[in-house]
Amino acid sequence: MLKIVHILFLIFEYLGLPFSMKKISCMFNSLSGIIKMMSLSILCLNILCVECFERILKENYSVESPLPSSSHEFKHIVLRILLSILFGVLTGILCSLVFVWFVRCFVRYINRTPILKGAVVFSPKISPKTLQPALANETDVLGSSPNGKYYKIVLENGLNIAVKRLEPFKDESPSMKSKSAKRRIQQDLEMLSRLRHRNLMSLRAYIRESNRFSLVFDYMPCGSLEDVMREVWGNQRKLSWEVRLRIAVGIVKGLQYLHLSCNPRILHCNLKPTNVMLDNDFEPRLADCGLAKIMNKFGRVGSEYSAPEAFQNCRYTDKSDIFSFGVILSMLLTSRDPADPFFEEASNGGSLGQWLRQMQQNGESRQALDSCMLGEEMEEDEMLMAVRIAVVCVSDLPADRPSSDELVSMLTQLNSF
Ligand SMILES: Nc1ncnc2c1ncn2[C@@H]1O[C@H](COP(=O)(O)OP(=O)(O)OP(=O)(O)O)[C@@H](O)[C@H]1O
Repeated sequence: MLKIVHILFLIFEYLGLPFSMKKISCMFNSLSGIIKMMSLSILCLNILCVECFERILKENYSVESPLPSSSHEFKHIVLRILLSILFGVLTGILCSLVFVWFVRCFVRYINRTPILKGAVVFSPKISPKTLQPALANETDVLGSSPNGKYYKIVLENGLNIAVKRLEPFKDESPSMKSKSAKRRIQQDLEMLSRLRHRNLMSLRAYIRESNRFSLVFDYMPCGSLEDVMREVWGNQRKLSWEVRLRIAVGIVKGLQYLHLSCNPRILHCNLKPTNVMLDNDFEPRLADCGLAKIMNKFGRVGSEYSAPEAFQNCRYTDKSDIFSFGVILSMLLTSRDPADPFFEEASNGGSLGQWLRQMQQNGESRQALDSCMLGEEMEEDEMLMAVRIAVVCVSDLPADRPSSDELVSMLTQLNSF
């Protein structure tokens, strides 16, 4: 049987099918050796068992009730046959179980994701040959964090890409360095590359080097929400309520897709303005979706946008993403930086969310809004309603926060309240 399979694989190789013949033949040789050894030992065990049982029964039989020799011989043969059938059946079951186990291992071995070296490209616009050498020109740093750096790179065909070079695994536990961990990361990245939504950044390619991964995304000339808000804080840019609401609705639609349409569902785990890219029409696209979890960095560093349960107890749910969204919505409404030391010093709370809640409870929501957006009565009503939504999103208890689905309908129907 094994020889037949061996010949089949030789034919596969001759036909150019994607099997590594060396690996397979090596595996089959060891597999056949193991099966042969096992069959031999089971056969010996079988014979030994039959002999032992026979001897024990013979001894008891001869002591207690001696019988005439012809009937004794007949019973002896019957006993032998019965014992042989019994042990034959047992051996058959045992061998089938072992065989099934080997087949399962074999199927798993064949199906496992190969550890890939070099670039894995999901976009027809990027050629693997030009991508790897382009990575050497990493001079234009877009952003930097303890997790890695973002670079802007121009490919030979003139295409601009943003490459996130994740930090090497050197400080990680041995489990992160292992082949299975890298294989798991590869599988997760391939799953991320399949995400398609207008409010998500698509992963265009990834490159696995010996001790790190680099991820390739489209370059967004407008940068992130953080970049735009810095201009607002520096009075270099004005952002209307209409644009801010579009950004908020887009973020929530991205979350709704991740939380409810993906299978398995994906939690962003690191939602903040630096991870919200904006296109020319200020349509937001979420970046680094689920990356913190994939890279095992989740919950390690808390930011102003992290839900209390996430950085205190490392308990992350979809409602933790909603909390982060609540802080972003608060920022959009008030044009205040959540990292402003003012909030820590304020007697009524230690965060933008708590400050906004306090203002709302005191009936001072209007004073909390960015004065640049005030003027139109209808818009003001929408903003005051949005303050309520932001406050409920930053509730301390996850159960009190709305789901992304509920938020989409709340925000899209703001003007009908
Ligand atoms: N695709 C992109 N196009 C243009 N600029 C980008 C792109 N991706 C990231 N950036 C820039 O990089 C910045 C974010 O850098 P980075 O992700 O390293 O910081 P971070 O979000 O604080 O880190 P981390 O996500 O690891 O916590 C953004 O604010 C933006 O300016």
